[in-house]
Amino acid sequence: MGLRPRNGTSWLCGCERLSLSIYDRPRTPEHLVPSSVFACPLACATEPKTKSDQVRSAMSSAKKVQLQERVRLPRTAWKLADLAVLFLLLALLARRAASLLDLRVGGGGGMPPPCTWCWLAALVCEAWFTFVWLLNMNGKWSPVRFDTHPERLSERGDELPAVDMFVTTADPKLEPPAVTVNTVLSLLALDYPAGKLACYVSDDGCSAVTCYALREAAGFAKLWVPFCKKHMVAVRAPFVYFSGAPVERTAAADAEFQRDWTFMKKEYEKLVSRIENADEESLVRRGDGEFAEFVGADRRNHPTIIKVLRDRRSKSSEAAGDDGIPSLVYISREKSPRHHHHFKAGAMNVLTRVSAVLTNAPIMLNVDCDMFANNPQVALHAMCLLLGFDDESHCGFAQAPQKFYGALKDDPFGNQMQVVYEKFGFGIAGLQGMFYGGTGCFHRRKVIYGAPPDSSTDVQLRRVIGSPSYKELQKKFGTSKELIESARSTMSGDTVFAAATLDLSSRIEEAKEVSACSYEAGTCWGQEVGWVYGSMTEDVLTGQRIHAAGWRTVLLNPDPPAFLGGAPTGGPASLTQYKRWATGVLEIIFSRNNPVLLCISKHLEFRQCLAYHVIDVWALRAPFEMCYALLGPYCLLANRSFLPKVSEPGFLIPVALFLTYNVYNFSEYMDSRLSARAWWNNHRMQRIVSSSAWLLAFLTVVLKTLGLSETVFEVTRKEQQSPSSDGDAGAGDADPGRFTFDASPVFVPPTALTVVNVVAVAVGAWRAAVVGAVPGGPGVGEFVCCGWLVLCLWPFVRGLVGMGSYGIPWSVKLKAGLLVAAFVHLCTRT
Ligand SMILES: O=c1ccn([C@@H]2O[C@H](COP(=O)(O)OP(=O)(O)O[C@H]3O[C@H](CO)[C@@H](O)[C@H](O)[C@H]3O)[C@@H](O)[C@H]2O)c(=O)[nH]1
Ligand SMILES: [Mn+2]
Repeated sequence: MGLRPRNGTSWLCGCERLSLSIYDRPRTPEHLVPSSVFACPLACATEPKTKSDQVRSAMSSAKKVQLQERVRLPRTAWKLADLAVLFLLLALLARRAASLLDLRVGGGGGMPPPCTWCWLAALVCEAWFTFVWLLNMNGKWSPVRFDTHPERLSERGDELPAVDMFVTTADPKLEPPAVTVNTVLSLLALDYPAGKLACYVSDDGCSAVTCYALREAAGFAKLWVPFCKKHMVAVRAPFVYFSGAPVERTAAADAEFQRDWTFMKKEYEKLVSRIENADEESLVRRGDGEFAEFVGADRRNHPTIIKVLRDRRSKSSEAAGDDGIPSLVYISREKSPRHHHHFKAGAMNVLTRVSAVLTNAPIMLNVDCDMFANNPQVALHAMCLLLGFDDESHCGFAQAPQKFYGALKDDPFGNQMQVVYEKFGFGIAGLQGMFYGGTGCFHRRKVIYGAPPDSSTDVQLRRVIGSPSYKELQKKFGTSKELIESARSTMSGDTVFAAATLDLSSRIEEAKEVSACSYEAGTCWGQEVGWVYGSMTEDVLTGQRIHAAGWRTVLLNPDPPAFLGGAPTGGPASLTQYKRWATGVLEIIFSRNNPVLLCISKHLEFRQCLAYHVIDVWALRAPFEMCYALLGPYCLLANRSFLPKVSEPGFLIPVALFLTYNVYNFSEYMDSRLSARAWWNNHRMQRIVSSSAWLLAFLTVVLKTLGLSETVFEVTRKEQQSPSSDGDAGAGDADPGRFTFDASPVFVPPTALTVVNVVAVAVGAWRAAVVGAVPGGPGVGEFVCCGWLVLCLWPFVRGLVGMGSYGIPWSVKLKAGLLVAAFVHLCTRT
């Protein structure tokens, strides 16, 4: 693929309006001065250079201004606390092991032996908890932050690389097209030279409505993008922007701005109503045949549909002058029941190939359909990281943390993950680097193609052998000539300023060829090339492969946050998502891409490998945590004990551990400026998720490994939440933070666990009152365990008596009841 002759001006459109600190300023009319007075970070002033000059200047980075800084974050006090908890865990283990040995030799000083197998089970579980604690400690031990300085990009005089932006959507019902449209608009309006951006939307739902919505959005973008750039709009997803009043956004009434604002708001409302009123049937039957390809298309069985909704390269758009709006392409890849489509990973691979034959940008950004760009300068911040290291191997990709808009107050479903990112995210950023999170990530195309970093020995070896032959490339990338050519230039780093010579529409046939569902057969796609198949969490797996190739990666954390997405609310949606994640990561553990193997045989660093285990073992934690959670009720029902008595000196160890651990966790929430309520919600959700989603994920993967079932990607429902964070998202819901239920099997184990604990506390209390304490019987420890668990499972206690979606369905109660009966029978049999 050749390079387009540069015409200099077309890549600079709109960027003269960029200014970095503008969002912090009060929006008074004097701040709406012609923006050219602000320094442009995009090197607009530099004269166009020859191609080789540009390549050289982008590649050589010696003695250049620093675009990024890696800042170590001190955490001495936390490290001491880490060690304190570890010490207590080890003391608990030692004490337990000692008393078990004691029991064996002589019955522990005349006392009747407590339940030996309970103590043994407890020992195994506690050993596991210690292991998990060590994994976490490793992950959080040495955090770093990356500061980015996009205002310095202009000083460097480098050309910015082109970026292909990918959006995936899979179901117009669960993911309303208006949501996708907002995401796309926020991307089209990024502060970046429009000629270097192209947006590709993959629609696994094969929906004419989605296609229509995007076509309408492309039209709307012609108004929206200039408006955003003219008035330096801070958040460029229209639904967020128009949720506030214009007066709040300008300190003084600026007549022109007011006029523009009102006009744009009207236009946006019209757009939304067109999208919401569009229906599949009438669209496909339209006389002009624009959506004829969707006639009779079954989402599981249809040929590829590609529509170029906006083409910057077409003759007509060139003639019309540069309007600063990037290209937009709609793709619904071919599906057939005979070929596995590999869910999101499959969609990402098709996007990668289609964009390779169309625009072949060296950088690729991918976001989920509900994740809009919240910071219009995000691409510039990302470039600080991608171009800012002397050795590019330090930044294989730049991942922004998943943050949420319209998030419910105090995180009732424990899925906003703020503390996880602040503690663990920054922590792994200090190891080999941030995990790939599936959305909000800037990738290098060549890294996705499986290229190792330049410094690694593989490359030196390749240099000796010479560049790969056409045959080798064909084996890797498939038979498309265009794709092989573009991949060759990508791998050799030649496409810093990639641009196709022809307009996009003239390459549709090539694009269709590479999106066929049989294209990948016999190639490396889904293995060594592209997004990796074989796990529901294709993101973790793909990121792991990149780390295993020897790349380091960075955390992209600008202020304001780079992207915002939606977090599921309600019991069923949250637990389904947790179950999918836990299933996916366990699939990785059981596969040949297991991090331990990659650590031994490839370049995955040891501590990074341990860090991957923090999430990879989610589902494996379930059986241990369930066992431990059942020990308390077992002892109360069977009149046994698994913890030391108050009178014994060993009693202080679990007490100190319980207190220290909870104070530690609580302080983490305080440190992240969250509420006590948020801490409690997350604490209890941890118990709920572990006994429901993780446990079912564990069983699912066991069944899959035995060949008895398949794992399926269940798409999360997205609602257009109100962007205010006052906790009343999901209007219409009486109490959106309250736990809801459905008949799904995930609710059976926690329901049973709740009932078992309530019954155990009742039986234990009754026995203590009537019979009094018996030696070897339960003590304070067992009661506290059960009581605490009942508090954690309180949403289920309420669910037992709740009505409608707030109540646990009878089918679930019945199944849980059978489990409880079996357990009680087991406990009281002896
Ligand atoms: O067959 C499919 C299934 C899903 N998707 C898309 O994948 C994205 C993520 O799906 P979602 O239901 O929103 O899942 P989440 O759990 O919210 O996603 C998180 O977890 C996933 C891995 O489980 C990652 O892929 C995502 O990037 C990450 O945001 C969405 O854009 C979907 O449209 C497809 O394109 N095709
Ligand atoms: Mn999502």
